[in-house]
Amino acid sequence: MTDNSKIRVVVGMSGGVDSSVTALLLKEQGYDVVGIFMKNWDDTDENGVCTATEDYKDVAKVANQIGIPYYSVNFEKEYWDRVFEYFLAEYRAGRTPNPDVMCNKEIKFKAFLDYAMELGADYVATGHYARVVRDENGVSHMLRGVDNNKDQTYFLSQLSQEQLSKTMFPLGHLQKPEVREIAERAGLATAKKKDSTGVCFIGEKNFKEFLSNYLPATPGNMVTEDGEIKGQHAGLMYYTIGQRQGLGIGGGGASNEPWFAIGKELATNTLIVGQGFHHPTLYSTHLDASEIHFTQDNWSEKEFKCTAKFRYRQQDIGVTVKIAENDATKARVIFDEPVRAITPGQAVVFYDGEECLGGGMIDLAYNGDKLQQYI
Ligand SMILES: Nc1ncnc2c1ncn2[C@@H]1O[C@H](COP(=O)(O)OP(=O)(O)OP(=O)(O)O)[C@@H](O)[C@H]1O
Repeated sequence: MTDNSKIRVVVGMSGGVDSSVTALLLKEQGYDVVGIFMKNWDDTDENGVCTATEDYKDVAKVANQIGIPYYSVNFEKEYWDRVFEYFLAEYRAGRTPNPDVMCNKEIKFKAFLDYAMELGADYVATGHYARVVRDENGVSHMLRGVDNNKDQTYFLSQLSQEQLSKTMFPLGHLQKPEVREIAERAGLATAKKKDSTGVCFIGEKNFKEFLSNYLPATPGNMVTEDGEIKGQHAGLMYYTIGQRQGLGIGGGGASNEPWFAIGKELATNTLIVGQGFHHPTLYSTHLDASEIHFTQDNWSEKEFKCTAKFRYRQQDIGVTVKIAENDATKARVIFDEPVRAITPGQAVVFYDGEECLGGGMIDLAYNGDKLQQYI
């Protein structure tokens, strides 16, 4: 067996079962493991209880069970400046941001990675469901987690070769139920802990209420494409393209089908609504993206075919990517078949089979010559 004892791995421990098992597996493989809990958000609730305190207690319990040192580090300022400000700015611009993509890029694999390196780490590890494979030339490739249901490469698509070269994802070859079994067999304190859901700083809180604490909600008209006013919306930021819930309009009309948010007009604060899940305005043929980024260095292909995902829980479909001639951070992504509810602000992520090639942020969607969503 190789001697890993001189290789220091700093594990991001959230107090959840995934990162607990990550630390356990690395310790069993003989690495010099250090656990670190990041406090990124002051989430003291109205009763003065902070869930981070509870989570850190779980980190302490698990670290003691495994026999590794553990610490906590505070990145509240970095998180606020680099993730939360972006999150608010995107909503202000009428888009639907993806804070997890930004958190991985700026916090977990930048602020945290830099901090770990200062502690003498060779690698950082997290409980993400993804794999990193290093080829014979020392190049790191990010592959999907083998658990299709849990694969998190979508959120990791903005990582660079530099970041990946210092990263381990020990759970990538496991199914989630196997991870729970390992935790139970080892008797880890977090073995039965519930998975966290939703955006981490919002948690179980009411999304609308949360957002209204930071951004003024400006009600406006809900209007059909023909200009008929169907009612009032509570504020454009509360609606995502393709969404049905919360519109509060019954069927009616010629088809009697339910209503969906099919577009936003920021200048007039108007939500465009249309009837039917398959409303034609919800379908796009291509999109424009910015912040195009590849997990490999020196990507040179200007036009290529691959598959792409436009939201987290979605099967990828065939696309052609054309990088802009004068700006390699921009691209047009043309779909093999029309795609429903392309959402500006979300990530578009490219795959070649199992490998995540990178991706970008969705700016605009089109149906043929027609610009979708009016923004
Ligand atoms: N507060 C934190 N401190 C340190 N590492 C963290 C923290 N939050 C998340 N991570 C790391 O990022 C990984 C993925 O985060 P995500 O929020 O998707 O966790 P998860 O799937 O709920 O995992 P877990 O069961 O470990 O909480 C975690 O497994 C952990 O390694």
